[in-house]
Amino acid sequence: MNPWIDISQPLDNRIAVWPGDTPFRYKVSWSKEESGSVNVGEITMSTHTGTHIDAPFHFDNDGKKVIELDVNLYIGLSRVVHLPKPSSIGIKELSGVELDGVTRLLIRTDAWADRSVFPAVIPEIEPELASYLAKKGVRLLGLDLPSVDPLDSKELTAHHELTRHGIHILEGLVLDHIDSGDYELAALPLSLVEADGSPVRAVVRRV
Ligand SMILES: N[C@@H](CC(=O)c1ccccc1NC=O)C(=O)O
Ligand SMILES: [Zn+2]
Ligand SMILES: [Zn+2]
Repeated sequence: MNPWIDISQPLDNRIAVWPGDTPFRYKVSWSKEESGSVNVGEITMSTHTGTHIDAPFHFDNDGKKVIELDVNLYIGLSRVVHLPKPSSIGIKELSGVELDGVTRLLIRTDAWADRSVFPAVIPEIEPELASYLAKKGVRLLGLDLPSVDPLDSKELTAHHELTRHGIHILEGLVLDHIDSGDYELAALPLSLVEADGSPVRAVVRRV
């Protein structure tokens, strides 16, 4: 049996966050010395830090929250496609890629090279890709990028189009060492009742 490979960003106090967003912090708020028995930690973070999923509520006040998302989307067969440093990702870029029967598509771009700093520009997902992928049966799109829209976008067109076509979003993957091919994926969100997004521990294993 092939081993599981971690494709998540490690969460520590140095992780790059969206400009102006809450810094990640972990601290022991009640130490073993203080409590007499245990270390108890406390985490402060944005729901969009590191490897995470977006719930539609992130960009739509009437959209689903994390707890309402179907867990089956985030576990199962996936296809990794390596498109090195594209300027954008559209139907043309994926035209040579077999996608029939692919439910979960992970795109490796290598475009966020230094993950210790937030990128200045990223390849964008062309909104037309949403209907193309939906017709192929894709329900989850994952990327090694912090967003599926340009970083300065206020409209978040790709987020909206993907959601309108039933495609869920997984961002901030680490795919540097993952070759194109088929994998089993697990990237479950936490059962956050009110949330617009959730960190995930994402892992793949070759099938
Ligand atoms: N859409 C991005 C996040 C995002 O837009 C964002 C995250 C944190 C703080 C501000 C953000 N956007 C707009 O200013 C994402 O899905 O992760
Ligand atoms: Zn996000
Ligand atoms: Zn997003």
